Amino acid sequence: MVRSGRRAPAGRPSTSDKVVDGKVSDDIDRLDDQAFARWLAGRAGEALTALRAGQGFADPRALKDAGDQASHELMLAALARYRPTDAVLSEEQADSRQDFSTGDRAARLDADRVWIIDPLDGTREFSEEGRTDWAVHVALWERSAGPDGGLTAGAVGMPARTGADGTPLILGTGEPTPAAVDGPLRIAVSRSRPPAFVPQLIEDLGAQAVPMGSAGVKVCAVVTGQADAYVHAGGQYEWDSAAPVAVALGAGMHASRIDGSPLRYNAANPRLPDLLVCRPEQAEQLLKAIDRLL
Ligand SMILES: Nc1ncnc2c1ncn2[C@@H]1O[C@H](COP(=O)(O)O)[C@@H](OP(=O)(O)O)[C@H]1O
Ligand SMILES: [Mg+2]
Repeated sequence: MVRSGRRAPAGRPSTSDKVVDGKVSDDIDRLDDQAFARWLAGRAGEALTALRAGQGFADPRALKDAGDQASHELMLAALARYRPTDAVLSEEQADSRQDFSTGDRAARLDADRVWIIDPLDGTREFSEEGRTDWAVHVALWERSAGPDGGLTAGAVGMPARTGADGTPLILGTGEPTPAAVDGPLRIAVSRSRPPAFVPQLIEDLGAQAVPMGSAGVKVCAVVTGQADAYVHAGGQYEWDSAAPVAVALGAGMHASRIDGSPLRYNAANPRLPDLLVCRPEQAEQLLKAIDRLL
């Protein structure tokens, strides 16, 4: 179960508190970790939406790079300001993909609290006009959450999609478990790099593939009941799945490696190349079917 380690202190901000983008900065400082994750995903999402509108889609490469950079910088500045003693693992850091198993040691490996962020997931889709399958990921890993630590907060923002209240959609760790849907199993897969075994898996299970961009969007499709499972293999990093997995676990979903072993975060090597997120009642069937194909 996902839990939050930092609680919001009581009290109201004074009128002299600095106002940051419509929110009083002291208010933000008082948010608990889960509310802060949601706030940060929202702020980064607003910046990305504005960038997309302002820059346009004529040069997709430039738009991808600008999106990655703008969101990363916004999030790092906010984390430095509001969570100054915590470590950060972001896709856009220079050494983000470095394996620290031997030799150098990253500061995050000795930290008790690490924010694992993907400033722009589904970068390819972000650069394609009209597509809404891209996301912002914010997760918190805490050492105290288990023998290998664990995820204690998470938010996945989908800035180009709107919720029931008309505002950009952000899923957190308190989403309800969706009702089961009759019919063939709907398996969300990467639209550009699906695992090689997926066509056979689909055939073996009489399932349907639902291709879409962004790991966060695919996990959220499971959490909201638009898909029954998300299967990935062949490459990914901790930031691609940390926040989505926190959201999925909070909604009572199954989340593991495709061999059924646990997903571990803040590891020396940030590669986390495969995962299965699904409705819990489908986990055994899916793990067995995948195992037969590996
Ligand atoms: N084989 C692979 N190796 C490394 N990263 C991969 C990968 N397949 C997917 N990913 C990453 O997982 C995220 C979701 O991918 P997809 O949309 O194809 O499902 C993307 O993150 P980014 O957009 O943050 O780079 C993508 O880069
Ligand atoms: Mg990503």
